[in-house]
Amino acid sequence: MHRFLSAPVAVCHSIEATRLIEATAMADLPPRALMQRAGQSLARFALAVAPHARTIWIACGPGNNGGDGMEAAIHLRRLHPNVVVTWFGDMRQLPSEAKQALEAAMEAGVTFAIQPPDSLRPGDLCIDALLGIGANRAPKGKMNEWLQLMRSAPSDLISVDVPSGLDAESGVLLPNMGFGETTMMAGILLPGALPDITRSVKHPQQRRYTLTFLSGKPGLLTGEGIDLAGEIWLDPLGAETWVRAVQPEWTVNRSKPKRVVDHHAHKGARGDVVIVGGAGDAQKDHSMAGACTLAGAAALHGGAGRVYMHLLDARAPRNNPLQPELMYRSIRDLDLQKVTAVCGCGGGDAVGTLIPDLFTDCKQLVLDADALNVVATDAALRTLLQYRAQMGWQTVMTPHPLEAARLLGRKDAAEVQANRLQAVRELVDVFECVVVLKGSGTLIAGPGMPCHINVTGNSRLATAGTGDVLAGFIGALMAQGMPAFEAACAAVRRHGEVADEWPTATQLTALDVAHRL
Ligand SMILES: NC(=O)C1=CN([C@@H]2O[C@H](COP(=O)(O)OP(=O)(O)OC[C@H]3O[C@@H](n4cnc5c(N)ncnc54)[C@H](OP(=O)(O)O)[C@@H]3O)[C@@H](O)[C@H]2O)[C@@H](O)CC1
Ligand SMILES: Nc1ncnc2c1ncn2[C@@H]1O[C@H](COP(=O)(O)OP(=O)(O)O)[C@@H](O)[C@H]1O
Ligand SMILES: [K+]
Repeated sequence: MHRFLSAPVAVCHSIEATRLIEATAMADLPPRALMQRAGQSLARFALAVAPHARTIWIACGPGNNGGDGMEAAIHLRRLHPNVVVTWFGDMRQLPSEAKQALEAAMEAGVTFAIQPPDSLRPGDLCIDALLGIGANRAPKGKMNEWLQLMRSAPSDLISVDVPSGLDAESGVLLPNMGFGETTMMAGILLPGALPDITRSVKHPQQRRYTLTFLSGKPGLLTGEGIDLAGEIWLDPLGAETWVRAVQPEWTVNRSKPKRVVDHHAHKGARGDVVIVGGAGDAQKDHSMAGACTLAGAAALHGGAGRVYMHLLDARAPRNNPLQPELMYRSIRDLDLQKVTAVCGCGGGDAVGTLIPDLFTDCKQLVLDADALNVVATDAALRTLLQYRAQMGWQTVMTPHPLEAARLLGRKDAAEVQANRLQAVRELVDVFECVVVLKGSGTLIAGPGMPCHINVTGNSRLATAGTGDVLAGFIGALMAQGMPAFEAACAAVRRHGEVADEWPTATQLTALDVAHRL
């Protein structure tokens, strides 16, 4: 057992792959052995996490996840005076291994309560063994009440395998089905699906852990999974050989920026970046030039030798005393073959007029914000992107979920969030370039590349302009010679890391992020 994200290499398997690993491991082991190992591991983990708990409440569900909880109860009962087990299930419908675990628990004298413990205090422990990777709809009724109680209690919480009700593949909480009990999987929203309106608020004193078995699960690392999972531990249950035999689909992003370090390097050798955007509307007295300044500052602090600014807003000053290193120049006066262009930051519709030239002339391109919105509405640009791919020119797109929805022709951001992993792959297929799908658990994918999940960063990045900073940073790394996919991965990781390192009591602004890259 180890802390999942502390391992030198951390990978995630799809749920289908995990099922395959489970089946092949079980075929080689005596019946119930894997579940017994899971129970033992869980009991050990529980005592390590909450050694002074007065009460340990294990809530067991109707499938094998509940079986893990019962196996753990058998051990914990021997070692702890107050273990309360509640069980939500039907003996006749229990899978055979979970049934054996239930019978063994009864034989061992585990007592089953009808209700959860009366009071849950700080230091006590709740164990959520209600649903695992077999969850196919939102928990309702009593099961939902128990979950809300556990998630809002001041006590510590261990989710067994995955937090119950979370789609372990996509990282979304499974929605309530409005009409009847239609099943759904892998975040595919079926007609009639209602959002879960009963999300509980985490108690500030609660420490959350997930002890996951056999394989890393992508849904723990993106979307709503990160908050629900807490600190993730992985126990392969002795099935490492079978785990290694199955190809993982996702790799935890560990990439680091590579910058020019030669002693004799001059500014021309460190790469040129041009930031294109910053539209204005004189009639409305609007200007988005600041978005370009942020991207430009990020490109400078990200190591680019020279950073040019092509501002669309004719009224915006061509000088910024806060960042005097930025040079204001039209793209017409630059050799676009030799610069990396970061296009779209605060670009408005006006950026559309420059895009065709940038697409045909510029070998290294980062598309953000309004540049993405232009691409979403113009099929000819899609063809140009495919042409770029054939030429071996490098393009990175950095959509947030709403921009991704526009690019994919989806109704809204929620449709993308419902299955971020699928969305990012689809974007790569359609646009044949590197795609960074931003948000909690940013995803990075590219043609023929292993998909990466980023685990740095936090909601302090949810402030205007941090996306511009990321785009400028990616451009700077590409300008310094990193291939597009590596540059995107490295920039996303470091950008998030800045937010993780920032002192908790101080507000983080986008410019702060740029200055610390
Ligand atoms: N086998 C082994 O040796 C090992 C197994 N392992 C463990 O097994 C877990 C997977 O087990 P699993 O496949 O039984 O799935 P799990 O999530 O426990 O239950 C699904 C059941 O719940 C039901 N159901 C679904 N949603 C529901 C809802 N909202 N509300 C109410 N009911 C709902 C659904 O039935 P349905 O009602 O849809 O017919 C189904 O019967 C895995 O996560 C890991 O913990 C590991 O220890 C390794 C060793
Ligand atoms: N909760 C969060 N956890 C991690 N990263 C986040 C979170 N919220 C936002 N971010 C990051 O902050 C950046 C916001 O980008 P974006 O939405 O384009 O903002 P803007 O357009 O204002 O620059 C992205 O890199 C995104 O991944
Ligand atoms: K669980």
